Amino acid sequence: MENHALESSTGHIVYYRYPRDGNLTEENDFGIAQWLPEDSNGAFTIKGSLFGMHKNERIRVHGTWETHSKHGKQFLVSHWERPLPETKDQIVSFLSSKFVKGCGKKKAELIVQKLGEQTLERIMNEGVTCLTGIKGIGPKNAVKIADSIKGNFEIQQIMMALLPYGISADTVTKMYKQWGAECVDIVRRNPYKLTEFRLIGFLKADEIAMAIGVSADSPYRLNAALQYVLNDMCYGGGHCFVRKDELMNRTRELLNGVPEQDILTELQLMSAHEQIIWEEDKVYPKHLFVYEKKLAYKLACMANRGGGAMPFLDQMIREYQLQHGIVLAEKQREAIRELFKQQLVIITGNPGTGKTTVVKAMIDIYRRHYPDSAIGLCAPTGRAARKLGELTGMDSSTIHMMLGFRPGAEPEYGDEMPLPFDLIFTDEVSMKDLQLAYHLFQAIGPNTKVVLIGDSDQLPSVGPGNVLHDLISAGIPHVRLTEIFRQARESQIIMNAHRINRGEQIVMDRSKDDFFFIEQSDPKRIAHLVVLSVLRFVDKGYKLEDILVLSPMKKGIIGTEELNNALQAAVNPPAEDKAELTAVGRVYRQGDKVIQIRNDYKKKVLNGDIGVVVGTAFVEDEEGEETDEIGLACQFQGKTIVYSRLELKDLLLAYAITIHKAQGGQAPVVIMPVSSSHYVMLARNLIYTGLTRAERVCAMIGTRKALHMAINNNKLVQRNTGLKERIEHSLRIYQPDQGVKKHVNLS
Ligand SMILES: Nc1ncnc2c1ncn2[C@@H]1O[C@H](COP(=O)(O)OP(=O)(O)OP(=O)(O)O)[C@@H](O)[C@H]1O
Repeated sequence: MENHALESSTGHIVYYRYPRDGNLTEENDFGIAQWLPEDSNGAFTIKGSLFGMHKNERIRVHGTWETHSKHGKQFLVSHWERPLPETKDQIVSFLSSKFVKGCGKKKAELIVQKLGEQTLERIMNEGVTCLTGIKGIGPKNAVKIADSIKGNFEIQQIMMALLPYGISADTVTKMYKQWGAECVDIVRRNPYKLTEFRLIGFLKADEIAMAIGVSADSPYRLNAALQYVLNDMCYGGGHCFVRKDELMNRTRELLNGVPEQDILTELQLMSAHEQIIWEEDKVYPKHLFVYEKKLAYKLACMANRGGGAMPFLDQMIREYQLQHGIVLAEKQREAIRELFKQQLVIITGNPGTGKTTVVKAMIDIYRRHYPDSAIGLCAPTGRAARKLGELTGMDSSTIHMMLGFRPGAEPEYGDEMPLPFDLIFTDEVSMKDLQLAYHLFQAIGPNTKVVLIGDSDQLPSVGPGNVLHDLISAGIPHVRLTEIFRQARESQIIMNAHRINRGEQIVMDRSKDDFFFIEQSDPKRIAHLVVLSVLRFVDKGYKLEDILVLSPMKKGIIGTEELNNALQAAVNPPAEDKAELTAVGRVYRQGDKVIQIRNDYKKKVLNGDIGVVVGTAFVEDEEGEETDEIGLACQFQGKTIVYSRLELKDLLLAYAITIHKAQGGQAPVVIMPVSSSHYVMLARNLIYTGLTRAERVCAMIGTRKALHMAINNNKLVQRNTGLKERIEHSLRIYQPDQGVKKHVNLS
């Protein structure tokens, strides 16, 4: 007979039956364990959400009994807690356990001697003060002990209060870090507050609010909904602002039934409180508005601050040409002259038009003129930065690293502390979104020159903004290189890239072996051919890191997710000597190629960095001490980084990546499915960007029809940005000789 009444048992887990290593995560939190109760009624099996329960730890579980057809009676855990140790012995053994940092048995005994049976209550209420004066416990040590005790019990009470609302254990932990013990009150008062720190999304907050009984027309709800829709539209579509009517329509749909006037009133209030910026029919998230306005002003100042033409420059260019046995194209020479005339210059060009060549000439000539000058090189991604460094033979870093981005803080370099360079070259400028461009230009001092280099026909940045296009159309000095040089003309990759860009179909010369098109219409067969092609290139001697499989999409048979699974099975199958870790629904295996998909300044791995799995290792805690959690060890540029299971949500397999993610990087071999099943994505700049990632060979697999469709689709998706108009406006009101002529409000 089953007993459905809620029961409790205090005891500990002897061992985990499933998973064997007891490594549960927030996503995979279901566990089965052998349980030994304290009341000595004999061990039994418990199961349920056991994430956070450690072996041998004293726990109280609550739940019901059920009878499994095969395994018999089992205890189904509904929730659990760590009971406060009661006797002095229990307190000493808890204090000296691994759950309390900085406290061994001796110290534990001294603490209990002084504070008695109320030890834990006193430490939780009084904090470190009640630990002062105890032998061997210094101030730092006292903080460690008090913090870990608080962390152990306070958070568990909070969990018990919040988990019933469907908030995950991980989110509760993050909330606790943000607000401490107050987080239960905050959630009950206004669950939408959790969206402000991106702890949860609006939809989840809305679910919690409904469970708590927040009314459908609560101003908290309308406010959060407007913020959510605004950010979703901006970040989803690359916009810096959205039209008021569209914002209202989308929000009304989301809130389904809330009167339009109520939403409008909330929008007006948000504007009055400057939570959002509403200008005519444009509504900006506040931060994007500030970035746009300040960036425009800074760029206009720089555009107006050019120097005079430099005497003898043509002579120096001639000397450079003689020395390097090269005749620069007229546009290349023009770019060099602009460098000396302007504080800011943009150089664009398709592949093989001599951008890198002119950058090298600029560095050489500038150095000759200013021998002691400091020159900095940077690019938006690690891969692009490394390439720029290799081609110029100089140090080069990511923009994030150059600016000194730090977790949760402003970058080290900014308007108060400009970058210490006289001249900065920054490559792959098409990838720079508004935020990155803002931070970079904020850190440019009045005497630093900047050269932006890029290809304006590539995909725009992933984040909001259309910076390169806006700068060019606002009239920032710009030289477009157009001549394709002989060596480049010999490459079918480069020639076809130019043809695609002009809207012409590709041509193939079978006598050359750098461009292939394999005709196949069935997506399943395309996926199979992609795998076979990778294996063939590996057979030919290419390493996995030399091969990039690029797909327009993540989902579907020829999307990156499925291709990655197929490629992992083919090129890195399981083997006894290969370590493996399953987490966040994926299998990671030693030897796998992986990609980081979010900037992590702490670990110093950036969005787009590609690495390789080297094994498993113990995860370290915030103080750098080893914990007993097994994580994944990966190598990025020779540096080993260990990911905890939770952190693995930011690490994907990288045998196949999206074309968007591949921007700023190149590889000797690119394999790209081109199929009508991706028709929504088939656009000229997408195919162009994918193809130009190939350094030596490109193999397209799919149908000519799909390729034609893409080449013919030159409709650029419009992005709402006001940067161009703001630059033009700032240029009109800024007078170089008199500083700011009219008042410019930058708040
Ligand atoms: N003025 C020139 N005369 C002769 N060859 C040139 C000249 N400028 C560049 N080249 C050659 O053309 C080729 C492409 O030049 P470069 O690498 O500078 O172009 P790029 O625009 O940087 O190309 P990509 O965007 O593909 O990196 C190189 O082999 C380079 O040596």
